Amino acid sequence: MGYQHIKVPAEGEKITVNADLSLNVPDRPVIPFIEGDGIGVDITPVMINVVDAAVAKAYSGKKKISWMEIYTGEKAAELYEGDWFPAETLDAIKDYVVGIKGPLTTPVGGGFRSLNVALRQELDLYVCQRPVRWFEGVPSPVKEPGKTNMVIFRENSEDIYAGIEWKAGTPEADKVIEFLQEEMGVTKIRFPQECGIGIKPVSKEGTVRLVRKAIQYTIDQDLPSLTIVHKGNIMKFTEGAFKNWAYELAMEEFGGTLIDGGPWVSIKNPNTGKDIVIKDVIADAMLQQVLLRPDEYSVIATLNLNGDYLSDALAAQVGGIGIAPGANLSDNIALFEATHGTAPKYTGQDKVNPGSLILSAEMMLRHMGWNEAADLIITGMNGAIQAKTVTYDFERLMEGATLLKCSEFGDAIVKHMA
Ligand SMILES: NC(=O)C1=CN([C@@H]2O[C@H](COP(=O)(O)OP(=O)(O)OC[C@H]3O[C@@H](n4cnc5c(N)ncnc54)[C@H](OP(=O)(O)O)[C@@H]3O)[C@@H](O)[C@H]2O)C=CC1
Ligand SMILES: O=C(O)CCC(=O)C(=O)O
Ligand SMILES: [Mg+2]
Repeated sequence: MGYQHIKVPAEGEKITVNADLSLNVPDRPVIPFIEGDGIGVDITPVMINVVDAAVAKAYSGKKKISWMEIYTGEKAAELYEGDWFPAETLDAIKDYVVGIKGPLTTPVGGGFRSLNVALRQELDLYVCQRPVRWFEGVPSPVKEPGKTNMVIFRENSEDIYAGIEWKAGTPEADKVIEFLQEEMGVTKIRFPQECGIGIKPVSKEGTVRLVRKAIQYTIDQDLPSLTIVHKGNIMKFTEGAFKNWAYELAMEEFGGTLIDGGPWVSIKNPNTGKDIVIKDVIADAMLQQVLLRPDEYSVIATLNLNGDYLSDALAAQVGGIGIAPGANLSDNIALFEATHGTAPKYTGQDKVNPGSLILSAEMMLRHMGWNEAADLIITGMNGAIQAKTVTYDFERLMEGATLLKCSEFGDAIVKHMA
């Protein structure tokens, strides 16, 4: 396929997806990447260096990634004459099926809508998978950070996060308010004049496909529990329905049985015969539970906005969003990205922690079946942290640490891959 600005590498082949959704990964796969806005310019080249070093070391030159830059955000707007979200970027991700992206800026309270969310919506990347684990030696505000080991499955396509909303005082907002009051009998809009309105869609289909992935992951990784996190006491037909549909799925598709009359459900892991508990916790209570009793939680399935909040809160428990990775997944496309944003005040300073994007790439390597290279990244990360050679975010909380730049931390990871 001919692209306008994307340069396809001279060497390399596409990763393809089989009918059973497994991947065919050639030894020289082409991987598209978006550098990202803000600190993307700092962390993305470091991620590429670390991944290349891990792959070279693991496979002695037999395997190698051909990186292909694609564009969204500020760099796209420059290159494509004001187009922040070029169609050929979506085409490339669909075509090459595995990619990685840096963070993209979203203006607050006006301007364009999130490009990150737009990518998830356009590609129907309905799972946002964010593992939260502690690396020994990382400074943390909690006493026993090693007890936090969870994987968030955040619904990535629905909820208030989809951005269906109208600005206060516009004819559109007034029309929706009028419809609600006159045709739906709504009397509870406290101040209907100059009132912004947002819509929160949560469907059975959207819930079931996300929760199915989360339960399957719990089974495959032989984990003890899955917790449905929701605010269903207040938002009964969206968050409450999410909880009910999740339990129904566990009963109907995974042979669940009620524990003590319900609502908790027990399912058998077909691979190990062990019991898996499916439970639910209301979202506000969950924020204190994960802090006070983290070892009681392993996999979390939740809606889009809850998952956003929980991701950053849990990341802080294990040392901050400098090492919080993630993946956006559909059934056949995977786009990896860090949990954090563009941290604009640090742009171009070679200062921030590249760990989140490097660990996102580590998830990508496992997704490709390149586990040996992924393992080397974990070894290197552990080594660099234990040697106390770290970026500012860890250094400011560690005693006796050596402050490294973003790129130097990447070099330290490579050095410790032995
Ligand atoms: N997926 C994406 O692309 C996302 C994009 N965004 C967008 O990013 C922009 C900025 O958002 P903002 O709310 O400032 O959140 P950010 O996540 O960008 O940054 C908040 C703070 O987190 C810390 N931080 C973030 N990244 C790193 C890192 N790599 N290493 C060390 N510390 C880090 C810094 O803390 P400190 O000040 O303590 O050093 C930083 O000031 C917004 O436009 C937002 O919409 C936000 C989240 C996700
Ligand atoms: O898209 C954005 O700007 C923010 C997204 C975000 O915070 C997230 O997905 O975790
Ligand atoms: Mg977020």
